[in-house]
Amino acid sequence: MSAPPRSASLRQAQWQPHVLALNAPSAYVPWLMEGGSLTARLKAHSNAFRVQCLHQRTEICLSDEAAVIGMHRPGRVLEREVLLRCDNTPAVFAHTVVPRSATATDWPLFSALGERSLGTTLFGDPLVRRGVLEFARLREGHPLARRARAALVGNGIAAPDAHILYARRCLYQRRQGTLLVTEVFLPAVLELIKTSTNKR
Ligand SMILES: C=C(O[C@@H]1C=C(C(=O)O)C=C[C@H]1O)C(=O)O
Repeated sequence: MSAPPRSASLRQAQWQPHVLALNAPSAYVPWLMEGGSLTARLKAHSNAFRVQCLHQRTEICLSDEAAVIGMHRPGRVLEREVLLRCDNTPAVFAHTVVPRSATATDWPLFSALGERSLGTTLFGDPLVRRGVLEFARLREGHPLARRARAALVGNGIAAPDAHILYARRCLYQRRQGTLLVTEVFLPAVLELIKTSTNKR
């Protein structure tokens, strides 16, 4: 079978369960490997944490998401994209998809989250089951890398010089519903310093 055209390979990511396979700079590894809520970690590394909701609307999921969330082919999802800001600096671009077939019983709080952190509704809910983390290097052509860059530019912030962005994703399940969270770490995350005044 012939290899996909180069443009296709730039748009796709190879998601894998081993963070070391990414050969990411070592400073990214603790962020990629965070086993608890990323919101909590970001709060512990800033004095002011904010979720900037870019949109939450019906979209067609990405081609490399469909199978993960239980869809035979890319289909309609409720898509939420946010910038997670630490002391007003965007540190993470996050992209979450929930199949439109999910019901409010599955994810009772998701549709009305607004600028509340999704993490606060996932962690601590005994019905939520969290899957394993997967990791990927996103080249500039990947849809999420493009959207992360566009979100920064749309907020008057220069897009990162880095040609690769490092990302992780995790599948959550609750009752009959699935929810896939993908977190793209912006280079600014490496500038965050743990503040002694913040609690985890
Ligand atoms: C899953 C979490 O929620 C965070 C908050 C998100 C949001 O509000 O959309 C998305 C991704 C996460 O980084 C978490 O805090 O770990």
